[in-house]
Amino acid sequence: MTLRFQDLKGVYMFDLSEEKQKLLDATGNLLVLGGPGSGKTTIALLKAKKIIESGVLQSGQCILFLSFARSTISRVEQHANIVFMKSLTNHLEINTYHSFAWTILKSHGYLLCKKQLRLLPPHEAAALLANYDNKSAKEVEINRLFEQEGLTHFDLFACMCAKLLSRSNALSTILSETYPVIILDEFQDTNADEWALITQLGRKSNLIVLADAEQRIYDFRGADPARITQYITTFHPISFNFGNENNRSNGTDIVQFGNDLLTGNNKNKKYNNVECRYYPIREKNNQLILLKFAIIEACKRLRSETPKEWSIAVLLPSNSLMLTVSDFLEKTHKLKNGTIIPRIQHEVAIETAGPSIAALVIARLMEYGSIKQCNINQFLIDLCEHIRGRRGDKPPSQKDLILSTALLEYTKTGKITGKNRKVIIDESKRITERCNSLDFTGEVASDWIKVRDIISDATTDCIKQVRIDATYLRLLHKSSILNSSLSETWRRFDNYKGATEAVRNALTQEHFATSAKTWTGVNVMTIHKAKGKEFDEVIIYEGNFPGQRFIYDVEKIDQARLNLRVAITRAKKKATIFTPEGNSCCLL
Ligand SMILES: Nc1ncnc2c1ncn2[C@@H]1O[C@H](COP(=O)(O)OP(=O)(O)OP(=O)(O)O)[C@@H](O)[C@H]1O
Repeated sequence: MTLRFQDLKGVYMFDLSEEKQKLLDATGNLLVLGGPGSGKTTIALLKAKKIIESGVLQSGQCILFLSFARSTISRVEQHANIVFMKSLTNHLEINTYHSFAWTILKSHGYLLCKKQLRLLPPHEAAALLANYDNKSAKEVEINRLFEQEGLTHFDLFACMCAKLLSRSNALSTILSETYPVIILDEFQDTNADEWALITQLGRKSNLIVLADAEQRIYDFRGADPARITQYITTFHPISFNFGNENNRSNGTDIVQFGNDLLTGNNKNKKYNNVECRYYPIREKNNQLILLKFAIIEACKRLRSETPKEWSIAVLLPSNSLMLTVSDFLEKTHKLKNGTIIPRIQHEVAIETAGPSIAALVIARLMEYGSIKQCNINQFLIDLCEHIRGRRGDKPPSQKDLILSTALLEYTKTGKITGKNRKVIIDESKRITERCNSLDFTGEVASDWIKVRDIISDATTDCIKQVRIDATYLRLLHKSSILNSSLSETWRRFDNYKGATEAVRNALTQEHFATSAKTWTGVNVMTIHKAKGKEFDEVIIYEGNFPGQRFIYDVEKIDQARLNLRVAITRAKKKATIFTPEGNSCCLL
């Protein structure tokens, strides 16, 4: 059976195998298994469409599609726009676990905690929890913050929501009446708390689980190989398996490479659409020029095939390498023979914690500077929040922790020891004095630059880092949201009073926005961020240095194998892997 859909961009044909047609007719709990690109997401949306079209849903009832990341959601939304007519989409809610759980906690959290609940955005949480390197001590503190102060950490969303549903039959009934069918995407990466929530949701709603055990890449946050079996034994679903059906990169050997990778059969085998390139490790970033050439080649290739809508993902193993690569692509290079290699315009999917806190540091200097009340203690407190929280979910290094503790101590006692720390205090004083003497005009961009330039003059690493992180706000496309929050405060008060809070709120809101992002052009991101997405071409670059390679720890080899498979199978047409010559990736 072939289904045909059309939107403004073109005509889409979906061939439905017998297994898929059976799934469309099945009822009750379902389990949909299949390799990368086998069409799990697509068939789930077609199933949702069929249910909606059958007219069984009443007004206010929805099919809920739950996924992990906002970026995945935007792809599912694009897909839904193809197969759904506009009039049907009000019966489909596509959401992240976080956003779904927070909505429930916001309205019913009072059943668990007497305090008014306040969301603890990841960067603030990281700063608050920086002293806890032990996992269980950290959990105790997260729970204390919730129970005593009403501060809700993202990690608590799923388990608190599960608790709410287990205690309140009424709430559980309301939810199942609102969402009689719930689709769970990327189920193999569900952690124990999410599973607890799903167990509650599945008591009264039908579940449609989409999974591929071999795409499990979130073991470090609690994904468990036993989860699919748990679902089977708890919910007795009808199972469907699309095996290695390949709709994403049909006609290529990309999925074959991914499957061979699992058994090691890829070694010494040639593939038409997966290429390994070996680069000599040279001084500085010189080997990055080879990567840049490869991206330019891919751009040319794709532009000649589909001038408007093409996409490339450059996938890196770490955030730091991602930023190095992004900086490199941003620059124009001149080769020894005089050839000019232009900058490559690209998008970067970077972690937001560092830039977000840097924005808060600058917003505070603008706020207090505009009323001549900048003071060193507040600056140091903000600086410490940046030092502690800038790595997001990862705790700060021991060195940073000790430094921030000493600086916070200074804000209470006025005492500090150590030459470097004294320089930080001197520079902080200078920064606050200079911000107090600035003439702010309300022209947000120029006021921002004035403050940022003052910070740029600092020589100490921790203050310089604020400046560096702020640079990435542009890459994160935060400029307009910052601009509007700051302009609004100036319009109301003729100064930036309240700007820090406005920026904080705006950034928190953004965290929940399901961005309608389309992944066109060149996109630089980590492998984990690429999950659930697809691109015409994928270029994977291993980097040189310890800690940046896919595999530098032999014990983690199985996880690296799954990561590499996920990365490769994001490609529709071609995948290229760059690995160092003489020290190449042992999976190749
Ligand atoms: N039956 C089909 N016929 C034609 N194209 C399809 C079909 N099903 C899916 N596709 C296309 O194949 C690509 C992959 O589909 P989809 O995202 O549904 O797969 P998936 O199994 O969810 O992938 P992954 O697990 O790798 O994220 C999409 O571009 C989709 O439009």
